[in-house]
Amino acid sequence: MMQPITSSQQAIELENDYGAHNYHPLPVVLSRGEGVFMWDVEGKKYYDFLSSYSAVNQGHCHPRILQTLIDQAGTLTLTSRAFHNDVLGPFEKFLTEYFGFDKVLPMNTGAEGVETAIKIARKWGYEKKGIPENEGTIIVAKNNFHGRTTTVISFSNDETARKNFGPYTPGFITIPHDDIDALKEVLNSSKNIIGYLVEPIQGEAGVYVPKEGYLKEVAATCKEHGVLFIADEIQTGIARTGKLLACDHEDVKPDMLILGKAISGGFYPVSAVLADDHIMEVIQPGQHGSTFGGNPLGAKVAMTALNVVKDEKLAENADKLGKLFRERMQKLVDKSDLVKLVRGKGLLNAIVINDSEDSDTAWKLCLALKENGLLAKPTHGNIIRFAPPLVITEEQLHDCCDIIEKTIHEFD
Ligand SMILES: Cc1ncc(COP(=O)(O)O)c(CNc2cccc(C(=O)O)c2)c1O
Repeated sequence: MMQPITSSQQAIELENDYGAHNYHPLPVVLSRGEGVFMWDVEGKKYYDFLSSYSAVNQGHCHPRILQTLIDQAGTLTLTSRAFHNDVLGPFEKFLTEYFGFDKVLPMNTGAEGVETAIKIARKWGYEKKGIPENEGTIIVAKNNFHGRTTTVISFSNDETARKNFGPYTPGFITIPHDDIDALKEVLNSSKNIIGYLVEPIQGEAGVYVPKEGYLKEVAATCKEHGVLFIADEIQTGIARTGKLLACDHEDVKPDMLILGKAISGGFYPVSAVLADDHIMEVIQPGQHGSTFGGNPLGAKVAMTALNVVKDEKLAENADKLGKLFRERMQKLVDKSDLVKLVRGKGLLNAIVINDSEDSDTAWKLCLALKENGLLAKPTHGNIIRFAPPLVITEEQLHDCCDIIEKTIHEFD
């Protein structure tokens, strides 16, 4: 029987006593969520300005997605892929038509989606491109974040994420993000390149938006060299940046698209790798899969979550309110010595604090924001990401900007 939680401190102590210490959360204990709001155990109300790292784009406990979860949970939750079921096929049709690809391979977490894409790309490299087996290389961007599995951290340059987890998976080359010449240089000087795995906007690194045209040049350069453009849109996808996908801002279609997080509206882990037939057909029965991958419960939830994105015009809202947010923050930058700059796309934004990377100013600011009713967390050092659920209204966004300005002035 679960021990009833009557105070935040009690919950934190239980986590400390019985849980691995693999996170350093802000000292707040949430117990309820609705739309853009969450409440802590003591009943204090907060604006959620992180959206669980862009997994709750549709807002907390969206009623339509909740109803789908309830209905399917009482019908059929899991069959495994040993048998067919009456949801997977319709889900695969829905998803491939929604994003414009021939095929989808459904998985669960984002990292699983990235691992799946790496496996498919490698197999394509050997069986379709004729790269000698085990000699394929995938290009990745410096300061990438693609998850926490052993292969994925093998090509991370974040020492905290990779130290003492070796030996590392070989077969990756790192280039600077947003540097098309670096990509061309590697492609012109290296053999056996399979593809380029990249976040269109680097989220965890600190919301780095590449120069206009970068994605179009990546797509053209990959096509010219016959390598795969693999877009990890786990954080930037599902309307977060003001378009359905960040790639849509430049009208480019990657060869492989990796999705996760808000594809299921924060209700259930669902991820997916989409590609056209000539790539996906390298995967044959028994070569990849997952117990829960594509299960009926997650599939139904994801279809409703994606319908909500379109029905509620979340991309349009993110585009409009994102511009408004950056305008308000720019005024703050102009007035405050503490805030160096604001950057972002849609409702994926960040401010850079005018202090050294190893200072705790950003952390202290987030503690003060919490006291003032807004939850956000630094990504790295002196960068604070601001990413509210995309259902936020203009009035609520102004309210949040007021809170951020008030809090910054408390520090100025
Ligand atoms: C671009 C990108 N790719 C892959 C992943 C991995 O997804 P999963 O976490 O579902 O395996 C992410 C995840 N993004 C992310 C951002 C911040 C914290 C954490 C965390 O592991 O606590 C994860 C991501 O932002």
